[in-house]
Amino acid sequence: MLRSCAARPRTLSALRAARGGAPRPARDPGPARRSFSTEKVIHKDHSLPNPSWSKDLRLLFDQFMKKCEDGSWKHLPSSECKVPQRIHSFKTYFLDSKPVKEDQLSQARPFTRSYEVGQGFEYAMFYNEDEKRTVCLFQGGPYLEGPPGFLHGGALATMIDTTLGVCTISCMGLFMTANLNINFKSPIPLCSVVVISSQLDKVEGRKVFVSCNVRSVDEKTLHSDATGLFIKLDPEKSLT
Ligand SMILES: CCCCCCCCCCCC(=O)SCCNC(=O)CCNC(=O)[C@H](O)C(C)(C)COP(=O)(O)OP(=O)(O)OC[C@H]1O[C@@H](n2cnc3c(N)ncnc32)[C@H](O)[C@@H]1OP(=O)(O)O
Repeated sequence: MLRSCAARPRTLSALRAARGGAPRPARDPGPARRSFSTEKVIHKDHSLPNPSWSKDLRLLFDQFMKKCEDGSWKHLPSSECKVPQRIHSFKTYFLDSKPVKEDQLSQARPFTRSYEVGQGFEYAMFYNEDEKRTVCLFQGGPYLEGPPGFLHGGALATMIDTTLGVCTISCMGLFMTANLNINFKSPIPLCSVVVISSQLDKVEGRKVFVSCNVRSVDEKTLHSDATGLFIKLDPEKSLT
């Protein structure tokens, strides 16, 4: 299991104090702030094979699971399972009660995990800490159609954004996408499998620069390449 991607964040005032900043006067809590229960909720791990996976996806998954045997690569369970602390911290420190109503939030789920099995995003992620690389094995289902018979560019952008986001996992803190530049080189046939290979290129202060390419299973077709900039969230700054 990857070491936690963000050391357990201390309280905000402790963070500010550690910075030598005067603790900000307690903000009017306004309406009772949402308290997020931390009771253990067992989530289904969507990153494991299911009957909708093609032979290609299963073969690649098995190949990468084999690479995990010596510890160089790690299989990442689906996000709800792997970074509950990170998600909890995000909700606690950055999700102001204003923009999202309680009842709407209670129905929230990760976009890439909100389709019936096999119809949307089927994928598994693997991470190499030493090389700061993330690989995503992705099969886009029939509900992700763009041009007839091909994957929607926005669906690919979603998986690129998610895969590049995972590249920040070795950096301390919570990150959000500030910039994503994608070249679409060759359309992806719907329901086919592609490999998104990404890496962390450099870190400058709060800025993390990442990049990736998207290739067919036989590696002969370059479908896309992309760069991204992720910014570490600053607890001193409100997101909205
Ligand atoms: C949670 C676990 C879930 C785990 C599950 C994972 C789910 C996957 C989710 C994928 C990720 C997403 O989709 S995230 C959702 C999409 N992204 C968003 O909605 C973010 C919207 N934007 C923002 O909130 C803000 O712009 C931030 C937080 C990104 C940055 O704001 P900030 O913190 O005030 O930073 P700021 O001072 O403006 O900029 C800091 C430095 O970055 C530079 N900078 C800022 N933006 C840009 C930019 N677009 N292009 C170039 N450079 C930029 C500035 O010039 C500055 O450089 P210098 O002067 O220091 O040199």
